[in-house]
Amino acid sequence: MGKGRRMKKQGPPGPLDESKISILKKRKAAEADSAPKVAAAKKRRRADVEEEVVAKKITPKKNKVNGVAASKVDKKEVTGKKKPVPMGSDEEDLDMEDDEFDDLDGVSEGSMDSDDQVERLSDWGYDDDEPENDSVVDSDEDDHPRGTMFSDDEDLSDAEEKLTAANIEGLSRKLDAAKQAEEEEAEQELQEAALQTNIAGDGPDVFADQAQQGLAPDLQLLRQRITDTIRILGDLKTLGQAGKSRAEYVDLLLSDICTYYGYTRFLAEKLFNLFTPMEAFAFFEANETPRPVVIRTNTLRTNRRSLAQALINRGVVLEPVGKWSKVGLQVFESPVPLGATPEYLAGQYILQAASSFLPVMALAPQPNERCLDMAAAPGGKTTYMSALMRNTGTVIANDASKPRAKGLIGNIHRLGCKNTIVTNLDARTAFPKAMGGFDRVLLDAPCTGTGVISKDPGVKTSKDERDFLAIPHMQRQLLLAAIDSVDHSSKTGGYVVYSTCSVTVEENESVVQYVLRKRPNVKIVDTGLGDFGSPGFISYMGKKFDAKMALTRRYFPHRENVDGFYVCKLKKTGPSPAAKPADDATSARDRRPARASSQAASTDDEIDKTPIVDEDGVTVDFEGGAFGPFEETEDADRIARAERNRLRRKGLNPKGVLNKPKKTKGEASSKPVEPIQDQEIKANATKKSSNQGKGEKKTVTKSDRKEKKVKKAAK
Ligand SMILES: C[S@@+](CC[C@H](N)C(=O)[O-])C[C@H]1O[C@@H](n2cnc3c(N)ncnc32)[C@H](O)[C@@H]1O
Repeated sequence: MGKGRRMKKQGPPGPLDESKISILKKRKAAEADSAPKVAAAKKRRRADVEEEVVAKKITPKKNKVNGVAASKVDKKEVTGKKKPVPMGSDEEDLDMEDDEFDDLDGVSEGSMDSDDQVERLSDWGYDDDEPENDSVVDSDEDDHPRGTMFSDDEDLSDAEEKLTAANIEGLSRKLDAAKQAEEEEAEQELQEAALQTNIAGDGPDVFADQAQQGLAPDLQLLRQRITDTIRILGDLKTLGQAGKSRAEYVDLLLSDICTYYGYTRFLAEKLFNLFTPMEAFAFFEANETPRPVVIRTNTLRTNRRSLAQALINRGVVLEPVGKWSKVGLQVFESPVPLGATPEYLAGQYILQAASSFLPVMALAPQPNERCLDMAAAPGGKTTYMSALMRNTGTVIANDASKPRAKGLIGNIHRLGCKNTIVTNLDARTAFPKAMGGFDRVLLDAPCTGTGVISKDPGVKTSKDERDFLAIPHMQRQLLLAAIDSVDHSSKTGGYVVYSTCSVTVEENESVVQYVLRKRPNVKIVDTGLGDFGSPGFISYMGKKFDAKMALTRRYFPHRENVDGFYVCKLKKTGPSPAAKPADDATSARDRRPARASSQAASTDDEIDKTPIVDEDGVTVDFEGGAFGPFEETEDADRIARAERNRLRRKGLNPKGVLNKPKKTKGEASSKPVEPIQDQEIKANATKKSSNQGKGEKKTVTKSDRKEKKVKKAAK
């Protein structure tokens, strides 16, 4: 079985509408025949007879076979003239060769009329005069329907037509390449199916293959055995060998996955457990190919239509990222480095992974609000927030890493965000102490990066059990601080969005579940991202989560063809109570917004005494309950426990190991993991951390290394 087309079909955002492209290709051919007529046609609502004839000639494709055949015909009609040049950028690896974003299985089956042929630009949502934030609202407020994103009434000038035609050529090449790849894949699937038929009825002896394998694995055989084992696991009764258990097959499959894709056993198992074996295979496969290159239009400087035209003029082949975004453009080919075009330098766009748009769309910051981006560098999301707020209100963009904060400042300047202030604080302890009372807070948390393995394959081997203890620990701290920094009585907001570019449950649902327990004054609300993505887990490996966890969204490379991502939106329903003076490091108090703080006469005045009620309106009694600041000891105990279990699993005696002079048991529990900040720096220095991977290229600077040395010396 090759990379399953079924998996590939699972819903990439905004697939190309093949029928429209084919029609445009046909139309281009028709244009060649009747150029004068076309040149005369300036309005897009043309319905002249000739066009209708062209439209009728083009029968919409009903199935793949037809699609492929038609594509071949099209290829003859529109021959690619320019050789695609690989793109380059200073922000992102822009290797486009194995772009998977062009799954065209969602071909329109409806018949196309002539209007369809001339509405290309408006179908692309190029009518961006309407500000994007008109369509970004809080989804738990029922009376805010999302605005119309795409205009039907647009003129298409000759110049635009030419530009579009040039772009269409590129898109056609892309389409044809995709078709060819699909054909090859189908062929491979057929061959594999034939192989499987030969052995059907009596499952393949995958264990015998294993014995035969020498030191250097034959990758072809290995892949075959992976697919065989997956098939056997799908019908163990019929295909399984006598005396072999499911566990043995899973064990073999995991070893093969580790060898074939290069993961540590620990991580392979963690990721494998998220899916069925078949889907896990699709996930591992998707991690081997880059996601599509996407740029976000900076609406503070331009609109998507103008930007698209400017880039098409430079020979860039692009297309809107999907109907879910009004500002994203997917780039297929570019003869120029996307990080060095005049438009880029003028701040008209930023290279940003599609999934990176989602947390900001869920946050839906409104003009004139006061928002916090807790972990902001390099600023893809901050600058989007600023744009949605139309440069009004205030965005506090914080990052604990100084070198990264510098990059953040660079992006803020380039994109012309004037409502943004950069701070360089450890958000776990600085907020809400330094500043609080925000209308909205985004916590795009540092994470292990298991969602961006295609960008950072180092994750496959660099993340171990300790990371999956330390990083969620930090995420819990950060999320509590985020909640405590929000003004629950904000007239327009009171929201926190938590996101990671990781797909593990420990960093996502488990973190949210933890804060729900610690902060009964928040509830999960709908992200407003619609059906795009999959619901969060409500249970996992025997662990039950809040039923509303299904409102959180998960994104996977193999399902949506975006980086793996998690988005959760929380609404603060009541104030966080005042912290005891000693707790001020992680103060659990709603601080009044700075604009009102001068009026706060005393600390006591700052404490909001409004009773906290649950969903049924019943006052929640926190006496002796879990409510309060982050409990370092409790979390340390949890980590120490996990560490002991880890050692036991390795066959080591935790007492012996943890009682060694250099690392006493006491130390293990009070300081169970490397300080997070150090981990961040380590991650930066080794280039293996994933948390920065979402669209912006990571660089290890001299000052990174210097900072690391200073930290070490301080330790
Ligand atoms: C996933 S990245 C943020 C990406 C950013 N939101 C964007 O879209 O461009 C996580 C960031 O968290 C920062 N970070 C790590 N620990 C932190 C802490 N304790 N307080 C604040 N920021 C922290 C890292 O320096 C890193 O830049």
